[in-house]
Formats: sequence, C-alpha cells, structure tokens
Amino acid sequence: MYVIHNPTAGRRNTGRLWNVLDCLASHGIPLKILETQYAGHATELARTAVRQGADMVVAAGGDGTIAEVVAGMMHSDTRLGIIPLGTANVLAHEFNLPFAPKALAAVLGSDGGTPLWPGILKSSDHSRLFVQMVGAGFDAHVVHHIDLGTKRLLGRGAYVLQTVRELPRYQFPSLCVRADGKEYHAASVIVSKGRLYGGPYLLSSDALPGEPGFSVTLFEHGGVSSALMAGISLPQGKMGSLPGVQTVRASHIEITTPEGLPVQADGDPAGILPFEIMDASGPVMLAAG
Ligand SMILES: Nc1ncnc2c1ncn2[C@@H]1O[C@H](COP(=O)(O)OP(=O)(O)OP(=O)(O)O)[C@@H](O)[C@H]1O
Repeated sequence: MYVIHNPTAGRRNTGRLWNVLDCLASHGIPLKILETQYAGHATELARTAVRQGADMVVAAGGDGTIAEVVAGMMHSDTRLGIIPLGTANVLAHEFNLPFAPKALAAVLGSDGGTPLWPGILKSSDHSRLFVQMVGAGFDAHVVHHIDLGTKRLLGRGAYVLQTVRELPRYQFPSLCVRADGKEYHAASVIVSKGRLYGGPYLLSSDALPGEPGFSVTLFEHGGVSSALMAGISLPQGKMGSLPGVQTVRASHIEITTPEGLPVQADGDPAGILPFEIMDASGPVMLAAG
C-alpha cells in the first residue's frame, strides 16, 4: 500500500496519519510512505506507484491532495484510499468515511470499493482533475484571497472570516453559464460531483459522485444579504430551497464570462475564467468500506 502524504494540508496534524499507519502495520500490511514536496507532486508519485504495481494508493491530505492522487491513477486498476487530513475534507464526508484511526484503517484494509467519477476543469492553456466541486463567483473569490497561515490556524473558520472580510467589497458580477447548451446568468455557480460542500453540509441532494454528470447550483441573486442567507442556509441543509437558487443536471458546462474571474476546484485556487467542465474518462474505485 502506497501512502502519499501532503505535509501542508489542513492544520498539519499528523497524529491521525501515524495512528492509522500504526494500525495498518500491526495487521502486517506493507506500507510505502511518500511525502509531497510541492503542488502537483502527488500526481507524479501516484503515477509512479501505479507503474510499480500498487494495489492501493492512499491520499493522506485534503480534497486537493485526493484530486492530485486520482489524476495519477486514472486508467488503472489501482484502488484509491483516503486518510482525511485536510481543512474541509468534503470527499471523506461525502463517502461517510470514518475519521477515527482504527475504523479508518479497517476501511483501508478491506476489499470493498465504490466508484468515484471525477470531473475535468479545462481552460485554453491547462486542464486539471477535480473530485468534489468547482466554483466561480463569490466562493472562488474567497478561496483566492484566503491567507494560508489563517487557514492553518483556524481551519474551516478561516473561510468564514475571509467571507466576512470580502463581502462588503465583492461586486457580484454576473456569470454566463452554459449547461448542456442552455444559457443561464448567475452571481455564483457551483458545479458538483458530490452532494456536500464546505465539509459535511448538504448542497445538492441529486448529485451522484459515482456516476458521470454534474449538479450545477446557480445562485441568481448577488449582494450581501443573498450571500449571507446562503451562508446561513448551508449548515442547515436548506440551500436547495433558498429563493433564487436553482440546481440543474448537466454533463458539459461552460462558464465563459466575465473573463479573468477566479475559479476554485476542491477548495483550492484553480485559475480564471473562461473554463469548461466535463467528466473524466472513467471512475476510480475508492475504498469506502
Ligand atoms: N509539499 C507541498 N508544498 C506546498 N503545497 C503542496 C505540497 N503538497 C501538496 N500541495 C498543495 O496543497 C494544496 C492543498 O492541499 P489539500 O487540498 O489537500 O489541503 P487543504 O486545502 O487543507 O484541505 P481541503 O481541500 O480538504 O480543505 C493541494 O492542492 C496541493 O497542490
């Protein structure tokens, strides 16, 4: 079992990592632990692990680390494992993974698997894989402005703090979104593979992370009060019933204008508009118990 660890993920709390690895080792599972040195390194390490015949590659980090590991495992029979060490760990919540070391080690050591079908975010000069969601509009603006030191200190609270800071100065420009050819205009858009957002919070109940296609959540209204309402509704699981919020299913999404507006993927900065979003060529199998 190869374990690819991002030492910069989350609050750098490696206690869970070592406890899980101890459990696995005590069950005689051979481990090869690799540490990432820079952004994008996890993809190279995963690709090498697959080439060396790894039966499982474990991403030890947050959603960004998982996406990078998955990008190096596509078109292989290698299974994906997760040790959630990130800030929001949305994918771990999505698949109901345990966070307790013993239970997590049991999942990683089991034969079970469930499909995870990633998405691809493509611009004119680069493309990247994502596992949970892509956002453009206010949430991407917050992600692009977040201070890494504060994120390490406050965890998810850093997003709340940055939201409060950015709200008064964000202009809420109108985005042009084309979902399977149909045009929409919205202040913000979140294109999800999964149901959850920002942690264990329900965004779109019709999302299917193991199948092709996306849930596209469109926030029609901009402005401080609409953004605050969305922020309050999310932890209550009521985002879907908020006035001005609509969700559509689509398999090909283009977000074209305003050009230069920031985009986030899996909670990390991911370039600027314009972008198109499509399914990856197939799923990977996730050890999820
Ligand atoms: N050694 C490294 N130095 C700097 N950056 C790294 C390194 N290894 C990985 N990264 C980058 O760190 C980014 C953030 O990691 P990750 O998303 O796993 O953690 P997080 O943001 O704390 O968690 P979450 O996405 O669950 O909120 C990744 O997108 C990756 O490109």
